[in-house]
Amino acid sequence: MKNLNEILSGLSGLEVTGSKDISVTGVAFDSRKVEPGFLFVAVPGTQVDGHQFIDSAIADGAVAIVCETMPEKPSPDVTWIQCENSALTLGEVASRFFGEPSAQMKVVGVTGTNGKTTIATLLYQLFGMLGYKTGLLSTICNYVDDKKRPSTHTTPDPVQIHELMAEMVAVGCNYCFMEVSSHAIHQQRIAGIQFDGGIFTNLTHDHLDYHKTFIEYRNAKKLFFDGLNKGSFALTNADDKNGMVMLQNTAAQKLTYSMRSLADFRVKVLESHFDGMLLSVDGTEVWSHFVGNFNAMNLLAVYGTAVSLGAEKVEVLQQMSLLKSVDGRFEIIRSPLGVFAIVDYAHTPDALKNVLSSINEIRTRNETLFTVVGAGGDRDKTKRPEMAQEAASASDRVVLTADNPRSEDPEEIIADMMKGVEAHQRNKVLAISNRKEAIRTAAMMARPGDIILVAGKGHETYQEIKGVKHHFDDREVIREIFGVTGQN
Ligand SMILES: CC(=O)N[C@H]1[C@@H](OP(=O)(O)OP(=O)(O)OC[C@H]2O[C@@H](n3ccc(=O)[nH]c3=O)[C@H](O)[C@@H]2O)O[C@H](CO)[C@@H](O)[C@@H]1O[C@H](C)C(=O)N[C@@H](C)C(=O)N[C@H](CCC(=O)O)C(=O)O
Ligand SMILES: Nc1ncnc2c1ncn2[C@@H]1O[C@H](COP(=O)(O)OP(=O)(O)OP(=O)(O)O)[C@@H](O)[C@H]1O
Ligand SMILES: N[C@H](CCC[C@H](N)C(=O)O)C(=O)O
Ligand SMILES: [Mg+2]
Repeated sequence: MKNLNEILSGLSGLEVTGSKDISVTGVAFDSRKVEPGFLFVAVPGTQVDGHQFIDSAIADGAVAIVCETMPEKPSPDVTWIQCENSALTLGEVASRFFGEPSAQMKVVGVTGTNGKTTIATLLYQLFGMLGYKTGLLSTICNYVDDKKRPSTHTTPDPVQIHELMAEMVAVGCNYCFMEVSSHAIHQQRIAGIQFDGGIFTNLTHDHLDYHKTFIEYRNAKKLFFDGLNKGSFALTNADDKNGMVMLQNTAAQKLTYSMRSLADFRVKVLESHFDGMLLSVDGTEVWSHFVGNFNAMNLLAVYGTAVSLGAEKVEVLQQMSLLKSVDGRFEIIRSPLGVFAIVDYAHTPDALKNVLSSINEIRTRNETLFTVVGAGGDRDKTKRPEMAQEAASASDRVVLTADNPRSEDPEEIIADMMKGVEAHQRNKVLAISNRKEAIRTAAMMARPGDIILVAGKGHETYQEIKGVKHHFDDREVIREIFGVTGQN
């Protein structure tokens, strides 16, 4: 419970009608979650306008309303707070309501098309190993120290963010690492968070259903860095052509990491194997359990961030070889006959390209590389042919299948993907929309030593078909088909 005065003090651009000296018991931007004593924030959304639900929020007991437009006959029973941008105000009031938790920890956000979960999760692991209590907000799972909290989004909504951060502060967390999606930046979900640092991974094709153009997508990512304060740091990938663009207008300390050019933090891959890589990080040799140049860059971003936060270089390098792989990212399952399956969350053209080129660099080429992959429904359609093109160019055999079709017909998604397969590649591509059958078919064709990449769903334990989530786990399916149990 907080006094409305306390929640609003210091916030500018608000026009308040009614008493500020009232108690607020909670904050909601969804009228269905309003309880007596709540502050309701009416947000114009992508589907409907939250202003439509103000009456319903008042009927359910809201005592104060934040809105951009006042109703014609505002109820005199509640306090009205008119603002210019209610999504922004939502983040600010949520932060105030929960005691501004982000100001009481070091908070670092990770943005970019691929690598966010990997980097945020490894930072969470690393700072735990360095002896700190740490929080994590990520696609796979949220953590308050070692307590798991379910995750529904890559970046949660502002009420969840500040509530989880308040829990982190309450148990003594010193750090919070979080993924910052482009949707979240655009929708102001990160408003009210005081960041101590930001990391940019890379920018490639994804989410053009939402952002419409690549430039708009890039500008959304850049807004995160534009909003960082002096005193924080902005660590960017100097090897990505948009890396420096992110830093153009930031007040934060500018830092770079790179494999190819001069930068504040450098990495070289000295040896690559299926069970790990030998790296040179800032001139020191480190063994890591990860595979692929892209993971060398992820590890370098982790190192650069830890050092920028004040950790000792030597200590960080020592712990880096103990970092464990991230759920559903390059997870290897071997069959008793020696077929090698790799489950990976590559769901963009660039991720597929990277993971396939990493496999191709390591393998001997005597074996056959199969790729089983689909593309999500109700998401960016233009990435579908590109994903199939990447799979067909870098694999010996491809089985196109369903990912999460959501409301779409999986056969039509596969037909969209097929458009990216060139005529001379057609004979190596099969289409089997049932994902389990697709994996089984690849497994039946594979001989000992062959490699099957099963891409797109990684850690996911469901398949969403026509609005219903059915239990489905690529790793379980592979183990069942291989006749193996548990960790293999
Ligand atoms: C398209 C999109 O991103 N939508 C997000 C957005 O909802 P919205 O603003 O569009 O909601 P809306 O349905 O138009 O409703 C407008 C307002 O009316 C309110 N309302 C609505 C109905 C009602 O009865 N009462 C009521 O008050 C809603 O609570 C909302 O405040 O804001 C909500 C709260 O933050 C999100 O939960 C919701 O995520 C939807 C479910 C979603 O699927 N999002 C995905 C695409 C997403 O966010 N993905 C990113 C990126 C993933 C990646 O990079 O890989 C992520 O961060 O997860
Ligand atoms: N630095 C990177 N560059 C390119 N591809 C990467 C990189 N890191 C990971 N990948 C690929 O992208 C996949 C997804 O990685 P990860 O989950 O870390 O990304 P993400 O940015 O969190 O994705 P999402 O947008 O779904 O939250 C991995 O399984 C891998 O194939
Ligand atoms: N956060 C991403 C995840 C995609 C994962 C893939 N399995 C799919 O369902 O498309 C999205 O919502 O676009
Ligand atoms: Mg993620």
